Amino acid sequence: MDALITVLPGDGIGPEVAAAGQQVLTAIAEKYGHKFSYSEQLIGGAAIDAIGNPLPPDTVASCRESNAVLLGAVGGPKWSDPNATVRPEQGLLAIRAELGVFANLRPVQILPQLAGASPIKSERLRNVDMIVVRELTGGIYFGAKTRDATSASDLCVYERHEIERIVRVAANLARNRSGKLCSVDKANVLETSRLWRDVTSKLIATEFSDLNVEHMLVDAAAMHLINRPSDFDVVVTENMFGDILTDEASMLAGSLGMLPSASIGESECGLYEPIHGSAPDIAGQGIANPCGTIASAALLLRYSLHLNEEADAVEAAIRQVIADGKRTADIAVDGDQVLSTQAMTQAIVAQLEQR
Ligand SMILES: NC(=O)C1=CN([C@@H]2O[C@H](COP(=O)(O)OP(=O)(O)OC[C@H]3O[C@@H](n4cnc5c(N)ncnc54)[C@H](O)[C@@H]3O)[C@@H](O)[C@H]2O)C=CC1
Ligand SMILES: CC(C)CC(=O)C(=O)O
Ligand SMILES: [Mg+2]
Repeated sequence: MDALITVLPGDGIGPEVAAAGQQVLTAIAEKYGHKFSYSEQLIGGAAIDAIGNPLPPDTVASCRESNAVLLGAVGGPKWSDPNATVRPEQGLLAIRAELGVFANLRPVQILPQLAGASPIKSERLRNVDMIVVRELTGGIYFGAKTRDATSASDLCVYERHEIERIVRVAANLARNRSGKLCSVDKANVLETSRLWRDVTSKLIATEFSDLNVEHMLVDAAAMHLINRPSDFDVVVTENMFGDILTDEASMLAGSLGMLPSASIGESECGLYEPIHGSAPDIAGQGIANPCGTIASAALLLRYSLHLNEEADAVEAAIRQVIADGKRTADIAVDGDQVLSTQAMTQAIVAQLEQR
């Protein structure tokens, strides 16, 4: 098939991991006879430096014309002055809103060979396989903000329809998995969470009464995720809770660098990015773990291009390379040979070519 993919490298390690994802997509195109074209565009701090806007109109136009978007990460200390009027992260939030990708799917799977890289006891990691469905275009990240010298506020708003559509995505996923859904909120304190719980309960009762649904408060969820992670299957939650809980959940997998995400909505054009940020502490050293981005490229193949065999091949190649003992620094334990971002990517490409 022919596909146009917009690549948004962004900042810090963003360009390093986005290049890895693109390299794997190119290897897939060659192997399976597809024609993928790429349009590389500015976002985040790089776009602020170039034109003073974290989401240039050309970037939006390119994304809109594309079949899918692959993003690295944005942000960094250069643009993090609390008094800055324009910030890289605004570009990321804006492209999510522009594309209407309200559902951020964050699968958390554990490769058994990486159990030693996790700070959690290995026996607790057995049978962990969950997917967090994070609402992505509403809530406190998008609410009105104010600040003066002595006070500041961030408004958290959720509309009934925003809750219904994200819970519907999660419930449909749960139906095709174990039938278990956990909705995470803070309904003991927040009105938005009380609406969330009410809307969720009614939707489940009317459309998904076959599912086994549990409501959990976010503070307890943060604890249970570590204590009994294998009890979770599909988790649905609002924007900020999903952001925080998935960074926590990445420690089950051994590293923040391992987890991918797919952001989807009404249009076919999804946005695919690792769950991590721009990692300024390791940027430019060639040591970032590309697996989360490469696994995001697999999700791009599956959800936006409907190339399931190709997506499975990428995921299998990642698993095989890890099984062969290849590690980037973040997932290496004593005695492991440590590969650079580029060498790890090359190993995954070589694995794909052999299959
Ligand atoms: N989607 C995005 O573009 C996101 C951007 N950010 C931005 O990134 C910047 C840095 O934020 P941090 O809080 O430091 O979070 P971060 O996710 O960039 O890094 C947290 C820690 O994880 C490590 N890490 C992250 N990705 C890794 C990888 N692929 N391989 C190996 N190690 C990895 C980093 O080295 C760091 O020690 C901030 O400006 C923040 O706003 C943060 C999260 C998401
Ligand atoms: C940088 C933020 C806008 C969001 C974030 O941390 C994320 O989406 O993981
Ligand atoms: Mg985050």
